[in-house]
Amino acid sequence: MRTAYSVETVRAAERDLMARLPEGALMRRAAAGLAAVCAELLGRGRGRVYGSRVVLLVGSGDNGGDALYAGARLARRGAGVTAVLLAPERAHAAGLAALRRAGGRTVEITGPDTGTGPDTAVGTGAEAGTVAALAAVRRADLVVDGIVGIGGTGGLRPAAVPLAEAAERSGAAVVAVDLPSGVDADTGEVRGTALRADLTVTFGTHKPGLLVDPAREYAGSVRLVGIGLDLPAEPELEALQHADVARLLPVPGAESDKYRRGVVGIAAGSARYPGAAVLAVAGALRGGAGAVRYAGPAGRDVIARFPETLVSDRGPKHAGRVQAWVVGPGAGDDAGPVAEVLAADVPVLIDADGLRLADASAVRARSAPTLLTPHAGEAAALLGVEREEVEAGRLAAARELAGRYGATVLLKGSTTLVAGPKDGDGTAVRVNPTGTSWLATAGSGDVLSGLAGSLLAAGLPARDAGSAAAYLHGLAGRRAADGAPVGAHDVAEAIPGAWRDVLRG
Ligand SMILES: NC(=O)C1=CN([C@@H]2O[C@H](COP(=O)(O)OP(=O)(O)OC[C@H]3O[C@@H](n4cnc5c(N)ncnc54)[C@H](OP(=O)(O)O)[C@@H]3O)[C@@H](O)[C@H]2O)[C@@H](O)CC1
Ligand SMILES: [K+]
Repeated sequence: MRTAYSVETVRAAERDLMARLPEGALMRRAAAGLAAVCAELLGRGRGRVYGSRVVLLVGSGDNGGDALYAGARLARRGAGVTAVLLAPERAHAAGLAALRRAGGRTVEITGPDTGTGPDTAVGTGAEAGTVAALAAVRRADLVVDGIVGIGGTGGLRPAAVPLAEAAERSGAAVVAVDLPSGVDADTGEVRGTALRADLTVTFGTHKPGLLVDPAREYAGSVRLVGIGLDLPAEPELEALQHADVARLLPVPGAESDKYRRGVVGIAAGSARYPGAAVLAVAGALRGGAGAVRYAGPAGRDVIARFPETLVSDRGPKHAGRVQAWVVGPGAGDDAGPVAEVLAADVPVLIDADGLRLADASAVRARSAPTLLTPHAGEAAALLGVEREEVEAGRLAAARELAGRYGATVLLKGSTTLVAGPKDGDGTAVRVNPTGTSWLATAGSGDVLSGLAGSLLAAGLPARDAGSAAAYLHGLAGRRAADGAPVGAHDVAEAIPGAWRDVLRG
């Protein structure tokens, strides 16, 4: 399991640890880890650290301190290190001294935009500093972003923007210290310009922003350097890995029959959209339930494709016993099945049209679990905001919806998130690590809803069912696509292979 903790929790753990360690020990640990990763990158790119050109972008806090100490280590190994000081008067003093002792040089940038205060003179000196800094970045083999870390708010300040842009355009490897500067550590939001890193070296724990888009995209690959923080049991965010999903997946025993494995009901599709029914059933058949019942107007299409389905053209209420319902994919405007399903005392997954048709108070009143699976546009409609707002603040949107509906919410998209209600089966939001943009194809969500519904019928709690389904669905999408476009039915067919991968580790 990969976990992420909020800045507040990290700060508390840091205080506890600092009280037990000698002054500066924590930063030295962080800087040693950072320097080791930088040396590894330089070794890979240039063959050695000696003679390489390293530029440190240094802000006013400890994030800059980490960069300075790491720079000192690289300088001692023969790298030419230049520290660009964005807030010269406030740069970490001991780190700066260490860098200078190791032979590193500094370039100062001063001015009202740099965080050095409104009284600082702007003039040719500031311009000369910026020009020299930009030239150093363009020639660099490695740029280390120590502008700001968990103490940051908002995007990059104006003086840092050209440097971040130059770093991105240069051929240098860009390593962010703790977080790419300009992203929000707790939410993954990017409200302004942020630095784009090839790699982020983060300390003690992942921060939520490193796992959630849009910030995640700025971080590049992420390396975690342990510094001995003692963190609480329940993280803010968790990303399941193969072994975690393997523990969740239902595997039939000798005593299993179809009812013990679970029967999932699919109330989906319409005369206009029969394909949604077929795809939801396709997902459900690969999701571990013992049987799939289909209730709706597309039974003939379903049976033609999947003869093993139990089909009924009467409403869900008369369809027979199920352990979970999936309602909504391709449902059109018929609110009847949604209301019938919500009245059933079994777990219910609501997707697509069903989200619009479901009565929020009926969802809140349910005692059995409900799993809502909107994409950003559907979530925006439910929240009464613009789609862009949901995409910019996915974590907040998922939590808000879960709170409003008293339901578990699986928010699909560039980073799929699963957030439970307050009284749900765990408070950490699950973030899916297996997503791929090849999955952004029509019908892919229908397959996911069937798959997750099947896991609900097999007895998984809503948060587990949603996150295990997203995980398998992402893996299946990757397997099916293998670098080329795929249709939703290909994804459904790749689910058993993904399942085997997970169980075999
Ligand atoms: N926690 C741990 O366990 C460990 C933490 N360690 C390290 O310490 C880092 C946290 O250090 P920190 O607390 O000094 O804050 P940091 O991020 O350097 O910001 C400093 C100042 O920047 C400013 N500022 C704000 N927004 C800004 C922006 N957008 N652009 C530019 N400037 C901005 C703002 O000051 P202002 O200018 O607003 O007065 C703020 O106070 C952490 O990320 C990790 O690297 C490791 O060494 C060891 C273990
Ligand atoms: K940073």
